[in-house]
Amino acid sequence: MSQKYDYDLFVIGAGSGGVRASRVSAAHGAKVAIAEEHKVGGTCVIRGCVPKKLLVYGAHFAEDLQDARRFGWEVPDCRFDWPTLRDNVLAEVDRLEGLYTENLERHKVEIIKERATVAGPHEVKLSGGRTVTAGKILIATGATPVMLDFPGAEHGISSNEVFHLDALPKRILITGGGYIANEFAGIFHEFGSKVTVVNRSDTILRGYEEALRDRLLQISITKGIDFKFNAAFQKIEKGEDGTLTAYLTGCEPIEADAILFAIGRRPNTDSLGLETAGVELDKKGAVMVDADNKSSCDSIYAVGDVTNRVQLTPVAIREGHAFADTVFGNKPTRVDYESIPSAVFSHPPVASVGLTEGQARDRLGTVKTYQSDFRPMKNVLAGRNERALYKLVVDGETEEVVGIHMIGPDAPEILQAAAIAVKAKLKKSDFDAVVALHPTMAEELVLMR
Ligand SMILES: Cc1cc2nc3c(=O)[nH]c(=O)nc-3n(C[C@H](O)[C@H](O)[C@H](O)COP(=O)(O)OP(=O)(O)OC[C@H]3O[C@@H](n4cnc5c(N)ncnc54)[C@H](O)[C@@H]3O)c2cc1C
Ligand SMILES: NC(=O)c1ccc[n+]([C@@H]2O[C@H](COP(=O)([O-])OP(=O)(O)OC[C@H]3O[C@@H](n4cnc5c(N)ncnc54)[C@H](O)[C@@H]3O)[C@@H](O)[C@H]2O)c1
Repeated sequence: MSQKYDYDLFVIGAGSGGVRASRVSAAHGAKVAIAEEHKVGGTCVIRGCVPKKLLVYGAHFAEDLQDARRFGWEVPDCRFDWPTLRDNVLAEVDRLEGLYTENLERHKVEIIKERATVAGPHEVKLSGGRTVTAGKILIATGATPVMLDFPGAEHGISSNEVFHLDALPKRILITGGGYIANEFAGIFHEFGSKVTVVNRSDTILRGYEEALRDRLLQISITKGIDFKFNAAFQKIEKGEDGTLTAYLTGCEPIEADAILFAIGRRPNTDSLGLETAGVELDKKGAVMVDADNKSSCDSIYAVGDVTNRVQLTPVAIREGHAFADTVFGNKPTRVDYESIPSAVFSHPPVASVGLTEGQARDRLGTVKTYQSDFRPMKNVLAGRNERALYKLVVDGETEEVVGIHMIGPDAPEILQAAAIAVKAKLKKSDFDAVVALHPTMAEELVLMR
């Protein structure tokens, strides 16, 4: 494209957003380089969605093996071996890193395995010492775990380290009440660790439908996960045998072998040199962008977690793709942020799309809700006293289904398909018109009256 710069596009960060943006921009004919300071693939592939989901699968065997006996299988006493799962998961992550690398190379994207910082509107400085120029720079540096600051906080780990633990902690204390806290509480509990979740408020999974949050909490407590609410850290002490003792407001000290902080992720913009190009950041350090992902500097764009819009992989990917199509493909494209489905891979999982009942009541004239509270057939035979809950939120005037909220086995798998109906603005009568597929759990979606 242009001869004026070393590259048409320089992408900083080879995660979900950066990889998609560079690959599609290159396919549109741009000369592209991408810098990565850690591993190609970014958070999702290396230390997020993918290894997390593999641990969720691994964890679920605990219940499956137990339930199998009720289904006639003679299951010997089983022992879980953390190093085996950990190493298999890490090997799979390495394989995926290789695939991502090959994919970029196939699209003629130059991969630079160095830290990169902005040195001006068209200049990027590499940690190896080189400075290169580009017509456009894309910031796709993602986010980093927030850590707390109090005496002994350095003994805590984040989700970055949790995939690499030498040994399975017998007791783990998890701080936070969001996605990561609830997912890892489920994972470690199933592996046999004693799990305590410490939350500064009395609410878990803020933003999700209240009925689902209550159900997850009740099931988690019944399983044996301990919750300490309205508790804040004062200090952590490390004993000679490695035991960590957490001192918290409002409860007795808690001993643990590992303490995981899962209290949110902040945009990765520290020391990124963005001030050299006049790129404006918001109060949380996120790059402020317009609907076309452009920052306050005309030649610098940003996508994904670093913009702190919706911290989910499919959103970062869409933003990266829209950027590439708009800037290099002559095909202006914007991401539609309405009705983005999301899931928490807890035990059991939670999945949701559209408005909660509360949000609908704030925004719409009248609201109708439909609920199915049932014990999945498999749980009944297994003697597992765990109920699923599905809820439809419907606009009382138009009859449109504006929200679907589910907790129960395979809820994320079912919700992905159901989200199409919400996106397509289908009405409750459209759900009613569909004949049930029996016997399934998903049939409850078309049987609510
Ligand atoms: C434990 C965990 C589980 C998650 N599970 C899910 C899930 O189930 N579903 C889901 O949708 N989302 C999940 N997420 C969120 C998801 O991982 C992120 O939303 C997504 O990865 C964001 O993509 P990104 O491209 O913005 O950034 P990232 O994927 O974080 O990529 C940014 C990359 O930039 C690199 N980098 C940063 N600064 C520089 C620099 N100066 N120079 C060079 N390289 C740099 C980083 O090393 C990183 O590789 C999870 C996150 C975590 C932490
Ligand atoms: N299944 C998924 O899609 C998935 C899974 C994991 C992570 N993620 C993404 O990664 C992001 C980060 O996950 P997360 O679980 O760390 O964040 P989160 O935003 O989901 O939850 C943060 C929790 O920490 C609490 N908190 C915040 N500041 C605190 C403080 N100073 N002291 C004590 N508690 C505090 C909050 O009240 C909240 O309960 C998520 O927002 C999500 O977008 C997605």
